[in-house]
Order: sequence, then structure tokens, then C-alpha cells
Amino acid sequence: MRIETEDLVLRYGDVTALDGLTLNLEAGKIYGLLGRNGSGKTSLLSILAAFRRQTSGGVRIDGRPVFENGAVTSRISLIRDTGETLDIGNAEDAIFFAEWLRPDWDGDYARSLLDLFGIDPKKNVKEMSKGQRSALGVVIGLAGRAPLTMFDESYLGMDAPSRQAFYDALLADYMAHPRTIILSTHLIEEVSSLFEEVVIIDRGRLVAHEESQTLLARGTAVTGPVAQVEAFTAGLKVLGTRRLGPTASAMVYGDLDDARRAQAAAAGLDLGPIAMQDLFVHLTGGPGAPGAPGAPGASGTGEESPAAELRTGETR
Ligand SMILES: Nc1ncnc2c1ncn2[C@@H]1O[C@H](COP(=O)(O)OP(=O)(O)OP(=O)(O)O)[C@@H](O)[C@H]1O
Repeated sequence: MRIETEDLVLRYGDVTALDGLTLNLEAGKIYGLLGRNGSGKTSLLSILAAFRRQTSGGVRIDGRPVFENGAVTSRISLIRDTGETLDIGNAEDAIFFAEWLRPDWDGDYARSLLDLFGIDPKKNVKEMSKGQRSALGVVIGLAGRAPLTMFDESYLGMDAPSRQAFYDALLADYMAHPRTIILSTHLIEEVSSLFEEVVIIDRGRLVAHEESQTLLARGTAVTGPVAQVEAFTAGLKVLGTRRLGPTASAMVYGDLDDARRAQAAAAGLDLGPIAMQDLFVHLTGGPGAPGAPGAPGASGTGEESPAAELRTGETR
């Protein structure tokens, strides 16, 4: 399903959770939704799932409004961090209820996923551990095959092997049944290989919407002897530097042309990729940065960050 939001605003009393968010997401891709705590991810997903109504602005899914539009919402699934299950009954009951709600439900697939995550169908949901409840939510989200499926940190309670099993299942099922999937996560490095496009929001505003590869191509790790690294990176936008004895690795933001790359090679420097998480940290202001959520004097008037470039130049 295709998603369009226009100048979306959501206020909870005095708190502005979404502050004029305009976004266009094509159908049939896996999107990563990234943002710091309180940046508005859950608020956005809740509006897309029609769990909440926006204060102002427009939301259209496949060209149609979502709020109180059952024909559209039955095709949308949002799995939250607490799973998407009722507290009454066992896993089988939760599955039965989901089947009744979801027109694209695949019961055989749901049973195979219960087995994959080691969930006893007869176990009461109330008696499940946090991780088991998360896994049940994930089963419901995957087997629902909703044309718009969103996971809001829903797999956070699961242990590492279960999360890996979820990522593998998600990718395999998405290849077999393409649909629009949004994954909101703080486990950026763990999930980033799944993302085709990345949406970064900060304080309710769009910071970046890019293909993953394009975003990653904006960062380069320059590694080599400290003096050479310092000389090469002088005048470039350096996001951070790590040192280990005589060796330094600087994270540089921005395109490096062929001449610069040749210069690096001649100086004996290695050029490599940087992690999406590092880009994210810097695009959202870095820990405790001026204007960062919760930082003293956070008012949005802080120093210009790389995000400002993206907002003016590259943001769709
Ligand atoms: N029900 C609510 N009532 C009042 N304020 C709320 C409510 N829900 C969220 N907020 C506020 O709205 C802002 C955005 O919250 P939201 O939950 O959308 O962020 P998030 O990006 O999902 O955060 P996290 O990563 O911590 O889950 C925050 O300032 C939050 O305190």
C-alpha cells in the first residue's frame, strides 16, 4: 500500500508529537523508521493504523483516508511493542481472533511460526513471558500478510536468536508475498540490512528519507596513521574519530570524489563504509547535542547538523 502524509500534526495537549510531517512512501518496500526516544515514531504509526486521529494535516493510504475507514484499516496491521493480542485466552485464541480480523491471513504459516518461535498454542497469553508475547505479536503480524504491515519495536522483548529468526522469516515471506512493511527500531545495526529505504524523524519532523544505500554512501571511514588521517580530513565534515594507538579512523560525512579517493590511496589510507547507526546518531544531533530531545535549551534553534543539509537538499 502507498502512504502519503501531508503536513501532519499530532498534539497531545501541549506536546507536539508530529510537527508538519510530509512523507511519500511507495508500495511494496521495506522501510526502516528511525528516531530518538520521543521523536514521534509511535505517534506516526498510530495515525497510519487509524488508532489515532491527527490534529491536522492529511493521511492517505492508497489514495484513501484511513480514519474510520474499515475497508482500508482491515488491510493495515500495526504490531506494537506489547504484541497485538488480547489478554484473554491462549495463543490459539489469539490466532483465531486474528484470523477473523485479517482478510489475508495464512493459518498454516501462523502455525509454522508458532513452532519456529517455540510458542505452545495452549499457553495462556497472560502467563507468557515478555519475549513470548512479543513473538506471538510477530506471528500475528507476519501471518496477517496485511498489505501495510508495521512493527513498532514489537520484537524488542525477544532474545537474539528469536529476533534473527524473525528477520529471516520476514525477509523470506516478503519475497514470496511483497507488501509494504515499516519497521520502527532502535536496533539499527541489527535490522538495517533489511531496509530498502530509511525514514528518520526527529522532534516530529522529517530529517531524512533516503534509499539505504544512498544514505550509507554519504559516510566514509578514513583509517590510517593518525597524522595522515588528520591531514586528509582537514576541511571535511568529520562526524567522529576513534583512535587505537598510532591508528585513527575518522567518520567523514559527504561525497568523496575520485580525486580525493586517489589522494587517500596515495597517502596509504583505507576508505570504508560507516555504520548506519553512526550516521543516525549524527543526523539526529548526537548524544546531548544542542537541540537534542531532553537536552538543555532544546528548542530546535541549535547548531546546524548534517541533517540540515539533508532537509534542504536531499529530503523527498
Ligand atoms: N498518550 C500520550 N499523551 C501525551 N503525550 C504523549 C502520548 N504519547 C506520546 N506522547 C508524547 O509525544 C511525543 C512522541 O512520542 P512517541 O511515542 O510518538 O515517540 P517515539 O519516537 O515512538 O518514542 P520511543 O522511541 O521512546 O518509543 C513524546 O514527547 C511523548 O512524550
